[in-house]
Amino acid sequence: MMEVESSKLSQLLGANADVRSVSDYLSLFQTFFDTSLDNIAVYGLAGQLVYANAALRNALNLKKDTGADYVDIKSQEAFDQYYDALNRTISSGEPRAVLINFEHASLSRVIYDLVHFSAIKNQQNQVVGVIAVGRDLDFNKQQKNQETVQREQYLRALMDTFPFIVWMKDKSGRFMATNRKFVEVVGAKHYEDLEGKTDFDFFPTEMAQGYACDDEEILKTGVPKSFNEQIKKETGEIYWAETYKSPVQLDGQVIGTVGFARDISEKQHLVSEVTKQRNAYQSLVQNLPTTIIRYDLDGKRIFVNSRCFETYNIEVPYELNKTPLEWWSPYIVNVTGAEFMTQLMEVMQFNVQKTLEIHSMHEDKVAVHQLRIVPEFDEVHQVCGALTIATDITEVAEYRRKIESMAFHDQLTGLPNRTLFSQQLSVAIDQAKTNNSQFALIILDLDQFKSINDTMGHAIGDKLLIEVARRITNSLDQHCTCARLGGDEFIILVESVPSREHVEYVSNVLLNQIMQVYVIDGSEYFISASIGIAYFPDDSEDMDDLLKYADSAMYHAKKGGRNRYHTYSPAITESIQHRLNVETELRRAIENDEIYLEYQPIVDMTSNQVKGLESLCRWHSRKLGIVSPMVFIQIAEETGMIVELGQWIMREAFKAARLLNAQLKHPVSVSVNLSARQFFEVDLIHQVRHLLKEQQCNPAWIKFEITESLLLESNQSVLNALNAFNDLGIKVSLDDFGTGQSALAYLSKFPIHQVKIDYSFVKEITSNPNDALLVKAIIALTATLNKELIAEGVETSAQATLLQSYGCRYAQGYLYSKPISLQAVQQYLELREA
Ligand SMILES: Nc1nc2c(ncn2[C@@H]2O[C@H](COP(=O)(O)OP(=O)(O)OP(=O)(O)O)[C@@H](O)[C@H]2O)c(=O)[nH]1
Repeated sequence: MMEVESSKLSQLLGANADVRSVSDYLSLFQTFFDTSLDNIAVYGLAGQLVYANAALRNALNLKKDTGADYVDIKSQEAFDQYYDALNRTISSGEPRAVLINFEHASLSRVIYDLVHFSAIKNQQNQVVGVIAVGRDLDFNKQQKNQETVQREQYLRALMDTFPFIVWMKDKSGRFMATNRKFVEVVGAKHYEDLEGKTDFDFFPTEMAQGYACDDEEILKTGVPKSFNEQIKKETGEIYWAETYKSPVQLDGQVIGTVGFARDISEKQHLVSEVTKQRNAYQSLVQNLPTTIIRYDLDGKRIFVNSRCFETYNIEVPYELNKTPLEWWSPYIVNVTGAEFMTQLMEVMQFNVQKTLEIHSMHEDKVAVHQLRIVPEFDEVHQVCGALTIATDITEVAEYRRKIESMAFHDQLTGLPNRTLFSQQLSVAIDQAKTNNSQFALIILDLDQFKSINDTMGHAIGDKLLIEVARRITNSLDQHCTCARLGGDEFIILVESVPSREHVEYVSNVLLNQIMQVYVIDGSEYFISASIGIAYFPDDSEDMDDLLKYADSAMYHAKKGGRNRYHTYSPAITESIQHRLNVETELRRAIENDEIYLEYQPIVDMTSNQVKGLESLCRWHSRKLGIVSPMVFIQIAEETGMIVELGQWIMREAFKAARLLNAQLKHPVSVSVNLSARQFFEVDLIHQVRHLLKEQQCNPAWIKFEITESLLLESNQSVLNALNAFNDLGIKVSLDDFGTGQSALAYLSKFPIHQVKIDYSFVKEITSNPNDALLVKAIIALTATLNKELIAEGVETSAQATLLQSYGCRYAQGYLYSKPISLQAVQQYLELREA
């Protein structure tokens, strides 16, 4: 066929062509034509197909021997188009290009060819044929399609491996494209299932509505948007997604929206966990009853919990990013910002912890906080700041203050107590030494306060003490400090003493104030005080000595009659020293056999007969000589030695009573003085019984003398003892009658047989009509009560006569006999008996 066609072609190319060169050309053209991808056909002037290249033959499936002379065009329209163009080129010689839609019967596809018809002209420029070059556009497209498909596949692979869900929607919200993840999320099978559908087809209405709103907004604004939102999976699972949505443009036109969403549930979970933890931590930190402030390395506050504002009653907010130097709470009164800054920096510099006490004052209220400053560390354990944690210890501090106050103050009067006063006194001594000044120490002790307590009760006593404290404090100026030493004893430090007269003036003011009437619970009371004064440095520079000296002076004031002041002098120390010596010697007096008894006869004035004897204790000290009973009995009373002494006296007196009465026809009684202490400090009844037995003494020979003060106690044990004596047959005599309250009620209430009129009344009986009247009245009264009466201290016969005339039968005194020894008594009685 090649030869046939090439001969036809050579015919077309001209008869006079050089054969050799023509054949060369033909070979060249044939090679070119047959390797061309374009379909090439050559037509003669009659429109007959002269030549078809390999591509065309292949396209039209032309067999070599079919002899087809036209292009097999199925569609009439295309056929007409083709041949019209061919014929026009033949007739005009003008080239022409036509796009023709071939639908070849043997091919399953439609072929679009762009066919170029060009005239073949000879040397004379005459058209001899037409060459038609058709380019299979469909082939090109196919090739292009292949590339596009591949590119699409790449894109899809890219989209599907993207860890996001991806979608593209048109302006009305219809899905145009999605990735596999999106398909999965909505539970579809294929991409195609989503085409033309909207969010409303896959998501709950509310959610879809939200998505639509977002899309609308993006389309409207043209601005991309990214946010976190919730997406519901087809499985019902709702998860958090981080979404990015943007408008999509094509050829400068917004055609819809595109979106990417990433599942951030895990991240969100983590974030919400962290948030939860942070909230919990914050709630803890904010609600802790402690104030927390965090500082950076420069000392700037970087965190302050809300407690800081409540505490310290602070309205001014703590200023963040400022150091304590730059801002410091105006309410903190005990630490300055600079001081605190120093502490803070030390904590961070030396990696130590510190504890401070912060006092803040607001509206007269002081809040106390215990503040700990601790360093804070970073991940590599370097100090990166500091934390202060303050706990409110106001209540604790208040308790501490109260405890301290209790330790240093008297609870009843609120005055400083001995401990605090000692400190104040010590300071005063130091200052006075430095300033070369003097001060006075005043000790004030209430007189007979015990009797107030005893008669009016402790509660009244307390109220009185409170009032006394108030009066003392009010009487003093700012240079004086007052304290209660205990009991009814107060002490006053008078500093800046211009003169002793000033101190004496102060003492008189105090005595005067204390003497004023006290109205307590509607009743009136009177009391006085005794004051002792000692001076620094004149009397001593030593605190203990000063206290001792003021006390000694006060004791002297008491001894001097009370309700007065006494200034210390060395003579007082001497007398005290003497008393101390007496006391020391007295302790050994019994065992040293220095104590003995004397007996003073009690006489029946009518017959001059000795009716009884009063035993009187005497002491002849080897060291001190004769010591007056007035002195040593009082010391024995004060020191409690009277109990031992009293027992010794009883034993001696009982022995004497036995000895005397053993030989007498008319028995005499021996009186023994009993001290109140014996009633209270020993089992007196038992002791008496024991001694009576021991000394084989008849109780009828014994009389006990007691004083009114014992009866004042109104004590049941006293009554029991007196009743017991009565039961034993021991008579009781009331001594010193007239000197105390002389309440006749005692005489009927207690088993008392005898009353002794005190010698002080008897002494003046002949010269003082009042005393005479008094004695007369007492005698009459005791007679009425059927009590025996003895007049003490009868020294003259005039007194004796008068007493007798009043009806007094018994007397005791120098008129009859001084106290004498047992031996002398024995002789005296023997004489009488004889
Ligand atoms: N009501 C009351 N009495 C107290 C208190 N403390 C001590 N007393 C009593 O105060 C009295 C002190 O008595 P003293 O100072 O020893 O003796 P006084 O009766 O005052 O006699 P003189 O001091 O010698 O004048 C005692 O009876 C104590 O029991 C107290 O707090 N309240």
